[in-house]
This record gives sequence, C-alpha cells and structure tokens, in this order.
Amino acid sequence: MLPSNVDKLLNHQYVTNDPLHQLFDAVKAISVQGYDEERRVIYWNEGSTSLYGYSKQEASGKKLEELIIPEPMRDKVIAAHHDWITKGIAIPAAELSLRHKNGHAVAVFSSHVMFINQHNVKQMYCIDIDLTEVRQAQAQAHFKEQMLKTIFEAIPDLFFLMKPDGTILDYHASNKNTLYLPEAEFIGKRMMQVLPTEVARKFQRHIDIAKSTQQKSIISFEYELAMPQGLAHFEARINHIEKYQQIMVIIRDITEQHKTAELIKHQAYFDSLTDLPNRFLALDRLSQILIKAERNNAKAAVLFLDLDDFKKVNDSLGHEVGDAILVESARRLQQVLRKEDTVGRLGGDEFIVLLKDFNASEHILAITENILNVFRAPFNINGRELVLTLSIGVATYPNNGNNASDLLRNADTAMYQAKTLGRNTYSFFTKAMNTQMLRRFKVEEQLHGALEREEFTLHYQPQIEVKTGKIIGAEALLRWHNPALGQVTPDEFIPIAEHSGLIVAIGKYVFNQALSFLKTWQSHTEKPYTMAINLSPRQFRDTELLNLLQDSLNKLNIDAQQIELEITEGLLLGDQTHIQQALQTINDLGFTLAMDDFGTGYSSLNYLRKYPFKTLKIDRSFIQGIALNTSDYNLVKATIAMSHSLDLTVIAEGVETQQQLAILSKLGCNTVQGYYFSKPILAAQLLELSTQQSAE
Ligand SMILES: Nc1nc2c(ncn2[C@@H]2O[C@H](COP(=O)(O)O[C@H]3[C@@H](O)[C@H](n4cnc5c(=O)[nH]c(N)nc54)O[C@@H]3COP(=O)(O)O)[C@@H](O)[C@H]2O)c(=O)[nH]1
Repeated sequence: MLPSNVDKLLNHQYVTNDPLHQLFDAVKAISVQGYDEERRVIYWNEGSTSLYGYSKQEASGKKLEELIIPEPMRDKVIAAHHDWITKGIAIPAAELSLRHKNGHAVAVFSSHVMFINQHNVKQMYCIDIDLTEVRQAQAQAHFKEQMLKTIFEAIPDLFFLMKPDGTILDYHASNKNTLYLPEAEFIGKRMMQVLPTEVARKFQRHIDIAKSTQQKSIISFEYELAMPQGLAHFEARINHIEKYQQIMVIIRDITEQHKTAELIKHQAYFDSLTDLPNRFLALDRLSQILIKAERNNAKAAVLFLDLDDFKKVNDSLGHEVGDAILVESARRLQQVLRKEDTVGRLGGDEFIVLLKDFNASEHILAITENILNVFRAPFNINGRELVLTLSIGVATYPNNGNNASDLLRNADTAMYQAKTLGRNTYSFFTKAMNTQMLRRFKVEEQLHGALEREEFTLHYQPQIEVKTGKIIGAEALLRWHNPALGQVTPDEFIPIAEHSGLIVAIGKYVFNQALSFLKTWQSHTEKPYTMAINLSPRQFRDTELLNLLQDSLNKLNIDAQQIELEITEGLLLGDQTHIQQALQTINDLGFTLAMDDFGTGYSSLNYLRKYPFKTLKIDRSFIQGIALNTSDYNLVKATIAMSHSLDLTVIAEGVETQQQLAILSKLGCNTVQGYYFSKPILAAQLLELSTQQSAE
C-alpha cells in the first residue's frame, strides 16, 4: 500500500506532463526527476532508481536536498532553485557529485529545465547522466598517460611520431642532449629537411617497408650520425600505427654496444699485446692475397720471423721485459714495411710478413735486409740496452706452395734453416730444407713414448785427473736408439726434447739411472767416484727438480758433493730470481755446480763470481785448437788461471791427443775427458775399465 500523501502527490494536479513522462519512463539509462516549487519529487523514472537507489515510491514527495544532494551542497542548491523560481535565473548544466541512497557519491552530468504548467505552476526537471564509467575511463586514461610519461622519462630511447611521408609530428626524449637538432628545428618538418640525406633516405626506405609489409613485425635498421660528442650509432625501430595512419619510430643510441662489438671483433682478429693482426687474420689475409695473385698471375711471399734467444730473455729478464721487446719489435716491423704489406703476430716471438705485387726476389731480399737492419739497434727496455736479432724464413708463391698453410709451413722451415745458419739472418725455402723439417717432425714424433719403450741408454765418459792419470769420475751422456730412426745423436734430439718439454721426464730418467750406477760403481770399487750430469734450462722450470735431487740423495745415500751438475751460461742470462734461488738450494744441498761449454757463450766472469760454481768446463772447440793456434792456447791458459784464482776446478773436454793433454797438464788443468782416454761407454765397460785401472 502506498502512503496516502504519496498517492496524492503522484496524482497531483501539477503532474500534467504525461506525454513527456511516457518518454522519460522509456529511457532507462538516464535519470529524470521532476520537482515542484518546494523541490518535492513529482516524477522519478526507472533510470533515477537505478542511479540513486531510491524507488519511485521512496522518492516521491521527498525533497531534492534530502534525497540526492550531499550535505555541503544543500544550501547552495536550495538557493539556486529559489533564484530560478523567483528571479528566473536558470541553473546551468554541470558535472556534479551527488549522493546515492547508500551514501556513496554518484558522478553525473546534470541538466535542468523549468516548466510552467497550465496552472501556472513551476516544475523543475533534472536530467542526470551517469558519469561513473566516463570518470573511470578518464582515470584510466590519466593513469596510462602518467605511466607512459614515467616510461618515457625512464627510457633513454627517443620516440618520434611521424606521418607516413616522414613529417615529424611529435617526440619524446628523456634527455634532450640526445637529439640531433633542437626541437624547434624538426617538429612539423620532414626528415629530408633535418637529417643528412643518406640517413633520411634510409629512414624513408624502411618506413615504406613498414607500411607495405603485411606482417605486424617491427622493422629495424641501424644508422650513424655525427653528433657534437663524436660519431654516434643508432638503432631505429619502426612501427606502423595503421589505424591512425601514423608511424612510431623508436630510436636507441647503440654507440656503446657498437664500441663493444668493435672491440670484441678487434680482439678476435688482432693480437692484444702488439695490436698486429693475429694468426687467424694474417692467414686469412694470406688466403686473399693468394686468390688475387692467382687471378692476376702475380707473386706473393711469406716471411716467417722468429726472435733469436727470445725465450732466454723472457725466462731470465721476466715477462714484462719480454712483452716490451715484442711491442717494440712489432713497431720496428711496421716502420720498415710498406702500408700494403701485412705484418702479423703468429704467437710468442713469431711474426709473419706478407708481401704482394713484387717483381723480383731482389725486392724480398731488400725487405729482409731492411728488417734485419732495423733490429741492429739495441732495444732500450727500462733503461737496459738489449741486443736482439731475428731469423727470417722466406717462402714464395707460386714456387714454394699455392695455399696459405703450405707457404706458412715452408717459411717456418726456412726460418729454422736461418737459425742453424747462425741466426740473425734469412733463408729462402728449398726442397732440402723440407727434408730436414720432415726429419725434425719425425724425431719429435718418435721422442714421444721413447722413454716408455725403453729406447734410451746412458753412456759414461771417464774423467781423468791430470796429476795422477787416474779415473776420478764420469759424465753421463744419453744415447737414443729408435727402431724407425736408428741411432739419433743427442745434438739432434736434446734440442727437440727441450723445445717440446719432453726433456723434463727424460732428465729424470738420466738422473735416476746415473745415480743408481754411481752407487753400484762406488760400492764395487770402494772409490769416491764422481758423476757429472747435464741439466738443461727447461728442467729448471720444473718445480719438481729440487725434490727429485733431494729424494735421490736420501734414497741412495750418496754424498751430494760427488754429483756434479753441469749447466750452461744461457740459464743464467738476466739473473732471474728463481734460477738464483734454485742454484743456491742445489749448492746448499751439497751438489757440485759446473759451468759447461765455457768459452762458447758469454763467458761472463761475473756469473762465475756470483753463482756457487765449483767447476769450470772448457769447451772442446778450444781444446781442439790449443796445439794449433795461439789464440785458443791463450784463451785456455787465461781461463785456467782465472778459474784457479776464483778457486774453481778446471776440466777440459774433448781431449783427443797426447799433445793436448801435455799442454793442459802444463797449464795446470785439473781434470780431462776425451777420446784420447775413452769414448763414452756403457756402465759395465766403465766398471771393467776402472777395476782394471785400480788393479794396475
Ligand atoms: N741435458 C742433457 N744434455 C745431454 C745429455 N746427454 C748428452 N747431452 C748433451 O748433448 C750434447 C752432445 O752430447 P754427446 O753427443 O754425448 O757429446 C758429448 C761427448 O760424446 C763429446 N765428446 C767427449 N769427448 C770428445 C772428444 O774427444 N771429441 C769429440 N769430438 N767429442 C767428444 O762431447 C760431448 C760432451 O758434452 P758436454 O760435456 O756436456 O758439453 C752435449 O752438449 C751434451 O751435454 C743429457 O742426458 N742431458
């Protein structure tokens, strides 16, 4: 049942707009409310119920301000309505925040009309459109705008909005310094007007592709621009915003990535120490040169360069000095060559030079001579003057090979030949060298596993005391018989074993064998014989060497003084600390240190003074000459006198004649060894020989 006053109001004499009400009743999405002069509800359609929550019955007769006007607005609304009724001042349409039955705010766009009915009574109609969704959409749009703004500010990329013809409409740049031009100069302009022609063309080409492509994929490309801070590299990504016929271009500064990529590429192709092309690039260039040479019927040459004694310098003076020498060598090589020639570093102390378009071998000769010449000047490293020469091997196209690897191998072979010719020289590849190189490969191949196959034996050469003519010791000398190669001399296989590192294991074998024979020899004869053993420089790089020496002593109970360790001067070059320490430890353990081959190297008295040597061994090349020429005689005489003044025992090797022995005896030489007494012999033979001698 409706309350009687409501019923009365709904049938009120004011309600005369029936046709209009029928229309409003049909419109459910819009709220239409009618009010009398006292602002009491006289009409309330379904749209009002759904917008404000009051049913028609609940609303009818209630005052506008009691229903949907929030408290703070009430007086204003009442006053405005009053003004309209009394003074005819219309209430303008406005966006308002009104109130739902539940109390929550309702956003509406409210329009108002005033009717005067046939009874001359004023009726106000309010037509309210729900703005909730509009507000939500606005809030959403605002949020998205803020989000985009934040993203644009956070991303260093540039965003350009363009027309398909390349006219720049808008942009976003978090850092305006990244812009090629100030904003005023490009907005509204076409790219052709603001960018360098080449770059603008590139843009337009890719925009056209983006427009024409069926797929929605992003088109990207790279370009570069001269910026005030230098050449910059960019990546542009183009996206076609089809619906709006616009193009979005996102530009990223990739200068740093570009630099990194360039650096990585450089590191892959260039040597990090000297900045020369590395092996990979140099061989690639050689292949290119050969392709062209074949096409043009031209010649080419490969020069294989290796610094003489670099390993010694590196090991003795340290890697910093070695590096400085390599850098300076690279500089000198570049300085002496033409721009069109390539110089590269193959690794270690090996360099390569590629020559093209030359007419005659004289041209190569001139270049090799220039290279050797430029190395004559001493290297000044950390205030120290060092003379370093090099050996050069030459192989030419087409005579010595028609591909990069053959030419490189043959130039390497020729370089080895230059080394054997005495270093600091060059050598052109010949077929005979090839044979030598093949032999070297074969020897190295067979050396691997020779120990395990028990192909080595030790021979011992007796050492004789000059004063008594009696055997006082022996030198252990290695012999190698290989089934494929036959007898191979130590002069041939020791350097190869050194080079390949196999000498470490072989040296251990020699040491163990020699010591165990010495033990047998001493116990059979009950004589304090000594044993001389050769130690090569590579063995000193083996951290196990000192342990090996110590363990052998402990195991065999031999007096260390009876073991003479022979080293050559090369080991001492440069006063390397770890060599110094090793020699000192060897001395502290009680071993006798002997300087071998004295006279053939630097013959430095300083080394004799500085290191704990007890014996000096004069090289056999001088002994051969003592009876023949005064210079050898004088040298041997001076060496013996000097050694004695330093308290060193002198041993002369390679004594082959009675005359040589007599001279050495006269000069006061302490010990001799040589074919005059005995060739190196097997252990059993030495045992027999010494037993015989003791019996005499
Ligand atoms: N690191 C090691 N080096 C070794 C070892 N065994 C040998 N070698 C070194 O090889 C080089 C050549 O040695 P080899 O062919 O054995 O020659 C030695 C003697 O046979 C030879 N000799 C001795 N007396 C005479 C002679 O009267 N005439 C003559 N023409 N030759 C003679 O001299 C070599 C002695 O060499 P060394 O005293 O060491 O200088 C040689 O350099 C050996 O050191 C090894 O186990 N480890």
